[in-house]
Amino acid sequence: MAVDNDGIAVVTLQRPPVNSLNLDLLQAMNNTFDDVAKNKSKGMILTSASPTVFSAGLDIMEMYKPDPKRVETFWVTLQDMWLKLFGASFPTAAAINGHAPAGGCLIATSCEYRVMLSGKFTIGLNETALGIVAPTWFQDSLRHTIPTRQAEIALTTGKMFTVDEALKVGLIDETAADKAEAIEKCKKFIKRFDKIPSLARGMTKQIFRQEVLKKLLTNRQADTKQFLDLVNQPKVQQSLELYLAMLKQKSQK
Ligand SMILES: CCCCCCCCCC/C=C/CC(=O)SCCNC(=O)CCNC(=O)[C@H](O)C(C)(C)COP(=O)(O)OP(=O)(O)OC[C@H]1O[C@@H](n2cnc3c(N)ncnc32)[C@H](O)[C@@H]1OP(=O)(O)O
Repeated sequence: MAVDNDGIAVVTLQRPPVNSLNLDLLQAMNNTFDDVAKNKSKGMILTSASPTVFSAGLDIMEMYKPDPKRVETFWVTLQDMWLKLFGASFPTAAAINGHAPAGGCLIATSCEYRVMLSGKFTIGLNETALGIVAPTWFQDSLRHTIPTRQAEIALTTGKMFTVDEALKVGLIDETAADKAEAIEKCKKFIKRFDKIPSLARGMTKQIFRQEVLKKLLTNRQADTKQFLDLVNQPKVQQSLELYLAMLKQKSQK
């Protein structure tokens, strides 16, 4: 993690090749978010070390033929990551320098501001297209970002937005020509709060987001059970195997 002299933490996801979210990466993100809060940074920008992928979402290997204890810890750690990021009192922004499907889109929509590189990248919650259901809090993060009607259509169709489409619907706030420009634009957003008392800002954000946060906090065990029941179904395991094979085949072309 790098903190620049403006006191803004720039956190770079660095798990090649595609920043898929496995248990280790999620734990590292949680520790980093705690550090950013402790260090009283002015704000945090999330970006990726990959030139083409912001994050490929959940690491499918964590869900394929899983160890029972590990997969439960994986899900609870993912919930923690979302609660910390979506509920952070400090300002958050995402410099999206590549594709952001599914869990990648979840990270971006948990932030308060998004700048995405122009190019052939896509962003969205594609779960239904994979035959799975985006958990309530994934859906809530999207609904919190774009108008409800567009969110419903995007979720039910598993839509992956191009950069232009994402800008038009408000899924991203700005575009940038390169990563440096994206980070600069995110910093400009965070610096808007320089003259706003941070306690008032943080509390206002928390009040604004509390309904959605409370939904998961009061439902955590049921949410975990639902995930574990789903992931352990033979049909789901079969789908995961096929999906992994498809990804592998694609990457070898
Ligand atoms: C399908 C049924 C699932 C049932 C599960 C039930 C549980 C419910 C949970 C609900 C929530 C789910 C949210 C998620 O996040 S699920 C993950 C969804 N993610 C995706 O669909 C993205 C898949 N990846 C891609 O589309 C592309 O990789 C990319 C991000 C566009 C990048 O393309 P690029 O060409 O640069 O890279 P490659 O495709 O060649 O990939 C390089 C290697 O990385 C492996 N890979 C890619 N994505 C994942 C992933 N999410 N998890 C694990 N591994 C991944 C890919 O296989 C290549 O591996 P290889 O080099 O060994 O061949």
